[in-house]
Amino acid sequence: MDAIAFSAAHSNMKLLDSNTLNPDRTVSTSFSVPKSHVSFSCKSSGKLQVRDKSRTQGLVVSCSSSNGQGLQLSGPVEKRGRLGQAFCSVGTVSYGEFALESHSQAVEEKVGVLLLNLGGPETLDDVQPFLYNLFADPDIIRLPRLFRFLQEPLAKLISTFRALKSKEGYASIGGGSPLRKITDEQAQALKMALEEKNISANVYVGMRYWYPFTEEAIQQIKRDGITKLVVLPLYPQYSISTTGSSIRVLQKIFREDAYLSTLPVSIIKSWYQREGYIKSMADLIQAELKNFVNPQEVMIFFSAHGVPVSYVENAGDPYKDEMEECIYLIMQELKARGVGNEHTLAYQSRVGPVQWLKPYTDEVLVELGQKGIKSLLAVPVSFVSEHIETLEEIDMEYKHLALESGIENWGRVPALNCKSSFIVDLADAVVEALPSATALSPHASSADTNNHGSFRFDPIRLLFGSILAFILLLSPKAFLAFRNNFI
Ligand SMILES: C=CC1=C(C)c2cc3[nH]c(cc4nc(cc5[nH]c(cc1n2)c(C)c5CCC(=O)O)C(CCC(=O)O)=C4C)c(C)c3C=C
Ligand SMILES: [Fe+2]
Repeated sequence: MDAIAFSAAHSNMKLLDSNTLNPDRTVSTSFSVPKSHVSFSCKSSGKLQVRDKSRTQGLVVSCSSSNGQGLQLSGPVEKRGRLGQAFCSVGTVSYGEFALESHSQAVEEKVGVLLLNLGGPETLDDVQPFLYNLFADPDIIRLPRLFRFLQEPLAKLISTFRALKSKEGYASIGGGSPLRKITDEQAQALKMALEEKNISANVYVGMRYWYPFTEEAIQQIKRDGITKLVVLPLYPQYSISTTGSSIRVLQKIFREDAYLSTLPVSIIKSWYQREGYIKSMADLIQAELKNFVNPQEVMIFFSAHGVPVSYVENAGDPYKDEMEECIYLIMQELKARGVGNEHTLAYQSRVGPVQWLKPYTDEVLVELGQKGIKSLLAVPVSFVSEHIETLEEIDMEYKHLALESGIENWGRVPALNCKSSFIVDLADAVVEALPSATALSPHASSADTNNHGSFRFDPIRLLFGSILAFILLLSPKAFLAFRNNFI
């Protein structure tokens, strides 16, 4: 944002008192230092609109003050197609009831960035309760409305079974998930990258299924008196089961809270198409290809976390489309750099008895080995930190399977973690999102199309559900299906 260009374009401001609709009073003003927002103090209550008289840049800022304590004035400024914000400095101006005077940052803007992530168990004892939280999420196990009462007992059962297998996985990567540590480091790095861009922001981490929970992060945001919030899910592609689920939690909390319901918020729903992200992924792939003896013969194998097919086909989850477009963009970037390797995309980590997005990673690895592919570079693509599915599933299980299937040379691209070009791009995404922050309206629901009601604790339904779930599981056929699919 360039201050000097602004001052010329917006040197004429017209103040309109919307109560009296007298538009004739013009106040000369100039925009400078486009650092934060325009702020005034106002001795009276009422509504005020400030318009750019010249309209050359489409500036419309509006404000209101109901208590006469202070009048905060802010609004988006279109400039060269990008949204920016302006800081307005004027002398004291009297206008009708209002006495306006400029105050440098009289109402201090406090920017917050909330990073949303999945969360992971930090110890082996956390595994079952973490899994319980995950399976109790109606965006993860989507039951028909009639069977919603089974959600919690089912979550208890599935988490107990699944924990047997998951604990082994977490034990093999050091006894817990590295997700909290890496996400905290990303938050710190993002804060610093924003400071480099002259934006002082508090960066918070809100996990969906483990500590620090999203709810805790939001309480901290309230305590800190944040006045503008950017929500940045650490999932490049949108899925109902990830970003959608976290946004649903946010919306519920924001709806029920007087302060939060008026807090300007900007949600970045997905960002897989950002140039900085695509280039950072291409950098990592290019660097890793160099470790092979014959880099050009290596098959680039994108492995994405799967979702059940019904999410895409019945609930309209854009995840598959976004994933495919993401891979296309990364490959285009590599081609532009002269890297023309073969590539393929498959989906990993399926859980439970339903159909998941195909092709499945494990099946494709075997097929590629049988077809005579000798060198393969695995690229985890749905997540930006190392986690159990990169460190255990890809590095151990899939590598073993690939080598067994005839693939001789195996490599794996590291997760982005705190790669600086990636963090700088996230900071740019935050800067770009700031001007469009608006209060979350109660009806502005996320793109998830499932309309689950909130689960109220009801001991009778819970008991009935548990009995039904146990009966189901006690039938030998159901038990076998269950064991085969979750363990
Ligand atoms: C974009 C990424 C992810 C999608 C989409 C996703 C959907 C999804 N996941 C499960 C079930 C489980 N996921 C588990 C762990 C896990 N999932 C993701 C990412 C996505 N999940 C990550 C990064 C992690 C690892 C967290 C960590 O501890 O490092 C687990 C637990 C691990 C295990 O037992 O395998 C389960 C279970 C479903 C059902 C689903 C979509 C419906
Ligand atoms: Fe998952």
